[in-house]
Amino acid sequence: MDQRARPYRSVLYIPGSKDRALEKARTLPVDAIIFDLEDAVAVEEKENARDTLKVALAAGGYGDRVRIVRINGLDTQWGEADAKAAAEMDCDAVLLPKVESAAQLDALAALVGDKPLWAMMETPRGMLNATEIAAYPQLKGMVMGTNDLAKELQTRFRADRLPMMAGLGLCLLAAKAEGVIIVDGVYNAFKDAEGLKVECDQGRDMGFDGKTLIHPAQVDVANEAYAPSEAEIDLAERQIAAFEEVEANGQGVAVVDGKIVENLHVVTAREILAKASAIAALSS
Ligand SMILES: CC(C)(COP(=O)(O)OP(=O)(O)OC[C@H]1O[C@@H](n2cnc3c(N)ncnc32)[C@H](O)[C@@H]1OP(=O)(O)O)[C@@H](O)C(=O)NCCC(=O)NCCSC(=O)C[C@H](O)C(=O)O
Ligand SMILES: [Mg+2]
Repeated sequence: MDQRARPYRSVLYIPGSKDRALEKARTLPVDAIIFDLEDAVAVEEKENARDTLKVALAAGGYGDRVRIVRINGLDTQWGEADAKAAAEMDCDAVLLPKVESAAQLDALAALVGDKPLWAMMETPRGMLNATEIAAYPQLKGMVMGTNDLAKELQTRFRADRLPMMAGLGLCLLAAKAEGVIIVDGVYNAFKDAEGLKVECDQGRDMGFDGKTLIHPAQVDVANEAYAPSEAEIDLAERQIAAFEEVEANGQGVAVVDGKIVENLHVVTAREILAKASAIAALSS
């Protein structure tokens, strides 16, 4: 499947140390899983988590879900061993935390070979260097780390995420310029479905491909917010039909619901339909 069309609506973190969660994820309707060896795993469990995760991935059962392993930073005592272990795991990508430069991705690539790389974007320097990080040839995806970013920026929590906007925007621009996937940060209050929905809608409006999640209760909200709605699908179909009709008559502009439709709108309309088909293919 084309990387841009593949759904990343819901990307669930699972602590690599928790057998029950590793098992449960095989049944959850998520588009991707981040198997975490970093912040979700206590220091005393770091070594065991590596082995637990290796066994779980080898056992399989994760179906179409994209399997991403988040290792500890290469400047920590676990990072290098994590990277070497991840290189041998049955996973689709390796995710490096707190990426601030292409040189850090070089160091990771030297340990994991040609496995696709993903980058956590979660420090001010990372935001400022988002362009070179997104352009790294082996990089396939970026994940916003909004908890670490809030810590580094010393911001206060706001429902509108105003203090985050500069960083989110820089990473979005870089990801879109290079055609890599970019998913939004987590919503910590995992029992607050309404707040999650507001943040998912905001992220979707901004252009994120999906939302990282920390609990199964968040999955349905993200899947719905990041899927094309019935209204969007209907409009896309009508835009394509109207444009094809005027084009056949040698014209370049159609009007649908009182708004112009040009070639560029048709490109977006086709992307919406492709995303809807890709989601339908996953669920069938
Ligand atoms: C937040 C939690 C600690 C809550 O756990 P728990 O109290 O066990 O929740 P529940 O009892 O409600 O769980 C119900 C069932 O769901 C399973 N479960 C829970 N969480 C997950 C999960 N993430 N994936 C799969 N399955 C999960 C439980 O096992 C229960 O199953 P069952 O026995 O069948 O009923 C916990 O949810 C948790 O640890 N979440 C992950 C936290 C995490 O990953 N944190 C790190 C990522 S966030 C981050 O670091 C982002 C970034 O770096 C940044 O800076 O922002
Ligand atoms: Mg983080």
